[in-house]
Amino acid sequence: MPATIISGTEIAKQIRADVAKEVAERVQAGKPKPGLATVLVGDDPASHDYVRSKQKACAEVGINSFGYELPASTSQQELESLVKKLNDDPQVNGILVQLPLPKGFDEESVLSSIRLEKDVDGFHPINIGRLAQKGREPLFVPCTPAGCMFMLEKYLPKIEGKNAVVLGRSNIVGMPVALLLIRANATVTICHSKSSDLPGIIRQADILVTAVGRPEMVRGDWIKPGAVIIDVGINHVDDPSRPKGYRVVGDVNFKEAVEVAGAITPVPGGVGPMTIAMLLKSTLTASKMANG
Ligand SMILES: Nc1nc2c(c(=O)[nH]1)N[C@@H](CN(C=O)c1ccc(C(=O)N[C@@H](CCC(=O)O)C(=O)O)cc1)CN2
Ligand SMILES: [Mg+2]
Repeated sequence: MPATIISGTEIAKQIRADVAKEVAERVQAGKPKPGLATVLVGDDPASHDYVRSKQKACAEVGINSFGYELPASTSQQELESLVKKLNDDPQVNGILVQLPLPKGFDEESVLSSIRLEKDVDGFHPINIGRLAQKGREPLFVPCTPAGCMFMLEKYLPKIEGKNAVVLGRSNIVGMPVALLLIRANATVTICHSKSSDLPGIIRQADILVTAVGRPEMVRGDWIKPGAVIIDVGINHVDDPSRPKGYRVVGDVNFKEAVEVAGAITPVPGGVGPMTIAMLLKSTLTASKMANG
């Protein structure tokens, strides 16, 4: 039987509706609208698209967004001064610095300059550090990993005791998702492009999260029958038959995997929409922390 398709688009729609309802109720009760500042440096077209999508999503749920676009020639000091100004602005509950920053910026220093209570992206070193420590709680969790867990928990209520394999070790996805799986009491293996015998490791996975950025790398015969697959990869593959000249595929060969897995997220329409939904949820949380 083919796998259940876990639709991020549908789950995200429900989260967005819940956020919109809660924002409307709070405004009705006299609370201020939540506010998100988006900071975009340089002219990377994909980053511009993502920030535009975030601003549109904010507008749809009643969150104010304040957009800041800076040229790639901006200095580190200018960027951090902007963040500090936003830290002190009571209308801004969340600050999002779109990543990656252009070459030459000290990303860690910029992320460290965000006030912890406004770090809705969850990338502040203290939030990440708390995520990695038993008994400590981060104020916010990075949006893509949070979205992965939300989808996983919806499909698989008991993660405890399962073998989870994370393919990829990036700061944005692989590492934090592995930490979240450990917190959910899974037995976690992190592997990556340099690991030997990837198929052998992945065949042990009851839960597989892929975030390696290699189009359709994971083949159907690498997958344990019945496994739950969360595919974070967003890869563009040349395809002259498509209007844009390319199609978007994940890190997993979907056609093959769908015949073996128990459940799988599609690409597009899986983890991507969840990233933005979780950002809206975190911005609402930040507003509640600031305004009661
Ligand atoms: N500050 C941050 N920077 C980045 C993050 C992040 O969470 N915070 N994540 C990614 C980019 N990203 C959001 O910023 C993002 C990526 C993809 C999608 C999405 O919905 N993708 C679609 C497919 C898009 C396509 O056709 O190319 C999907 O998966 O359906 C949303 C947000 C890096 N930077
Ligand atoms: Mg993503």
